[in-house]
Amino acid sequence: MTIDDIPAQRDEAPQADPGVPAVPSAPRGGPAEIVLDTVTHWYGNVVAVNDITMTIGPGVTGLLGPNGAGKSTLLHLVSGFLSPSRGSVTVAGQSTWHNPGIYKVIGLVPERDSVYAFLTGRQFVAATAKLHKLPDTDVAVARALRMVEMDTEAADRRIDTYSKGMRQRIKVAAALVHEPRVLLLDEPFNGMDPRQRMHMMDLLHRLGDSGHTIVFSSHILEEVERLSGTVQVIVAGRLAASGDYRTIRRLMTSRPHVFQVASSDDRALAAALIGRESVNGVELTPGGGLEVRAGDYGAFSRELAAVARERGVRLRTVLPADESLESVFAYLVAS
Ligand SMILES: Nc1ncnc2c1ncn2[C@@H]1O[C@H](COP(=O)(O)OP(=O)(O)OP(=O)(O)O)[C@@H](O)[C@H]1O
Repeated sequence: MTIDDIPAQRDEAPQADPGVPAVPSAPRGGPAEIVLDTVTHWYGNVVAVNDITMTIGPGVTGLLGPNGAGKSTLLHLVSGFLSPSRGSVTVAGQSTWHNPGIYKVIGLVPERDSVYAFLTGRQFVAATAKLHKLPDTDVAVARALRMVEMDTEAADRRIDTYSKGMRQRIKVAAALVHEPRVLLLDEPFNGMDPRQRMHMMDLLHRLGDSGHTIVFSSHILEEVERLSGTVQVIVAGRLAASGDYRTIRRLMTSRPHVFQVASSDDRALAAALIGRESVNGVELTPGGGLEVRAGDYGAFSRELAAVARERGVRLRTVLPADESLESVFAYLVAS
């Protein structure tokens, strides 16, 4: 059993304090934009980010990409931890590199557990508040803990007793303690159970809705789909696609697909399918069934049902054969 398995820690009811707002109504200083202009970053001869231009405004934006795509490098460039090898990065109109003043505007939740496990959650958040030289540390810490619903007795327990979800939440509280206009989160849902995910999604939604600029990275399409208004797809250091999740979903489903189909009469079905517009190729597979290459997911799904009905063939299974996220990304990069 690991510390993550202790249920009691997840079910603590927050002690609401009506005097402390859960989320500020609007970011102080107004909304902030992140602007990347032809940004490239290389480590030695590895090009991690390659000529990316994008603007990210208030609301929740998901950076979607497979492992090694360059998402962390991009977030570190936006945070001012790395210098662009080429191009420029600005947040709220200011360059982020060599600009300590930018930390008033930005909060970063790194992927690694960069927490001091021997501190209590409250002490950890207070230490961050002190680094920011906030005038009233206690008020700021109470507000941040309330935002992540950690204003419970858990706040006064050592971080090494926390579940993964609680550790993530305390990292978010520390990143929010100075009320930044921009919050960057690197893979915030990694290792969280569904309840913890919902909780974090709700928090990010509330922050985005109140005018903050929230950017999170993920390699899981469903997380991005459920959370973000805008999706930026990064593959092999490049911006492969961008738009709202419906646009991205459409790009993914209108690409060529391979299906495994089994039916009551595979030969008759194959003969009928080959004449259809949405079908690029049909092969009888040695163990039985068909492999169908379709040009368009939606059109093929409709035609398959119609053809089967016309020929009196019963469909037993229809499975997409190449649905891995990697193949989707590969398609987006090639297109
Ligand atoms: N410090 C470094 N030195 C050399 N290469 C690096 C360094 N950090 C990252 N890379 C390389 O840069 C590329 C992009 O890595 P990055 O960590 O930004 O991607 P990512 O999308 O965040 O992936 P992951 O989710 O796996 O962290 C990868 O090829 C990675 O191996």
